[in-house]
Amino acid sequence: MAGSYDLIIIGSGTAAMVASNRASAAGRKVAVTDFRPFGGTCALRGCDPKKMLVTGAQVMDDIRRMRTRGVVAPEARMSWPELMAFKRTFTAPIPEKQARNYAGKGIDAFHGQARFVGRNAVAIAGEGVCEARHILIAAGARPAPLPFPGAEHLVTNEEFLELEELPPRIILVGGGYIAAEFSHIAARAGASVAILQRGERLLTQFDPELVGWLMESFHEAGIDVRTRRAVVRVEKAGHGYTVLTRSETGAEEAMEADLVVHAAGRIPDLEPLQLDAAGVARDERGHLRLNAFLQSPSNPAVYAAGDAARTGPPLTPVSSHDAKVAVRNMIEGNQYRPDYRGVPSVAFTIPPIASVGLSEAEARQRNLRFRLRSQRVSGWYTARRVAEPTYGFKVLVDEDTDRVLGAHLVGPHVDEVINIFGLAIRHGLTAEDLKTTMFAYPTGASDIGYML
Ligand SMILES: Cc1cc2nc3c(=O)[nH]c(=O)nc-3n(C[C@H](O)[C@H](O)[C@H](O)COP(=O)(O)OP(=O)(O)OC[C@H]3O[C@@H](n4cnc5c(N)ncnc54)[C@H](O)[C@@H]3O)c2cc1C
Ligand SMILES: NC(=O)c1ccc[n+]([C@@H]2O[C@H](COP(=O)([O-])OP(=O)(O)OC[C@H]3O[C@@H](n4cnc5c(N)ncnc54)[C@H](O)[C@@H]3O)[C@@H](O)[C@H]2O)c1
Repeated sequence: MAGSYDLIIIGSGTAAMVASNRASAAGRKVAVTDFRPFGGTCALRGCDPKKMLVTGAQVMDDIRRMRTRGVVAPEARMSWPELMAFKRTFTAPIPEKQARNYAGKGIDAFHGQARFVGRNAVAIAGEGVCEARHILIAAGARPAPLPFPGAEHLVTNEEFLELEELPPRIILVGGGYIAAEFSHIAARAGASVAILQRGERLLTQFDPELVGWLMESFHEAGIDVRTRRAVVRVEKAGHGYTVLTRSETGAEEAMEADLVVHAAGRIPDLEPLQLDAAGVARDERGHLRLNAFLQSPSNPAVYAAGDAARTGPPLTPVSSHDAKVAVRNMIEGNQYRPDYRGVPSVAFTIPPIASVGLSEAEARQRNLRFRLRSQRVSGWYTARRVAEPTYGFKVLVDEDTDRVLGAHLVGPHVDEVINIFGLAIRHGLTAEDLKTTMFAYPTGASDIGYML
């Protein structure tokens, strides 16, 4: 028997860290467990290492755009091993730092895979069985299974972000965030990159018109984007792989690559948990069935947060928000519901694309009365001073209340500017509030008044 707790948390990512800190600060006896190094996806295998690689890629693109505009850098190239070493300066210390954080707060931290063995009991591999009044499922997500033969040859985000050398020819299967971001990094680092997207366009989470404008930067970077393209199978061929693809018309084409990357979606990582042993029910999609308080109705001892819960978009700030909500409900009784209004999202391409609030299609579906301003503004100073032609926006404002309903941006600095629109949406600010705010000039935010 490994112990008896107020709260056992399965996972050690963002949701787990926030939940464990909050519960322990409230005087609860807490345990966490993870079969991987402590830190979770965002810090070790996702957002943070990825964005450090984007830093290098951004500099390469800055140099390209500023050549003949005052920057002379004939030898500029990216050293992948050095960039990875830079990334590890951040990622390597994290597991130990987290272990110290847990120890310092009296939280028991185990290294082992967890599975339910009862309604209030979890077996941790190598440790034994723990019992708890509450159990939080913060187990995150894993790459979705792929339907074609040879899928086992694909590497995941985790392996891509640990590559010691960048192979010369890379194919990304899928067309969402990971394909968009990794393709921009790899292309700037010198690889020849192709994206195979089953759907009709990339980045379906973002405004179609703005994604259209962004596609120019994919082409500029030499990324070969194939849409409406299914993978038939992947075979090993010498040191590399042959990827057989089929277009909608049925035309087949074989493509060669040294590395094939899974970028085709992630699903909650629930299988190993053996939820049946705890009576925790799932819905028809296989996701956890949860009530409005992030609690399992079939086993009220169990709550969930973040990518594993999948009640909001699978993003880091959502994992953190869910964890706060779930822990408050455990401690104070079910009173708090997650509030996903105004969650901004960014794909860190070069330049980035960002979105918050309602899309144009959603606003039309809801029959809202809104005014829409949309423009490609390559000629605005913000774009011209960094020689970046991709810059544009689409902003929706409610006609009756003047409140901002949605904002969609592509171009320089939009990864920061989107947060101001997020603030407006979450706290009900009006277009007039934003227009009468003085933003430092010249910054990306100083364009906001002209977008409304
Ligand atoms: C490549 C990539 C880039 C991303 N970039 C961004 C970004 O820029 N911005 C953003 O907002 N979001 C980004 N995301 C999404 C973000 O990383 C996730 O939404 C977030 O990390 C989820 O946090 P979590 O705590 O819910 O789960 P995780 O951080 O995934 O933590 C779950 C942990 O549980 C452990 N675990 C699973 N099952 C068990 C078990 N049975 N027993 C014990 N432990 C278990 C796992 O090992 C894992 O460490 C990115 C994701 C990826 C893959
Ligand atoms: N910047 C960020 O916030 C960020 C970055 C990376 C990942 N993430 C999170 O991680 C999750 C996973 O990212 P992702 O890019 O893997 O998923 P995604 O859901 O963003 O995109 C997956 C895409 O792959 C396509 N697809 C699915 N199966 C396919 C197949 N067999 N062949 C070709 N295409 C196929 C889908 O049509 C979809 O467009 C995202 O939902 C996101 O929330 C966020």
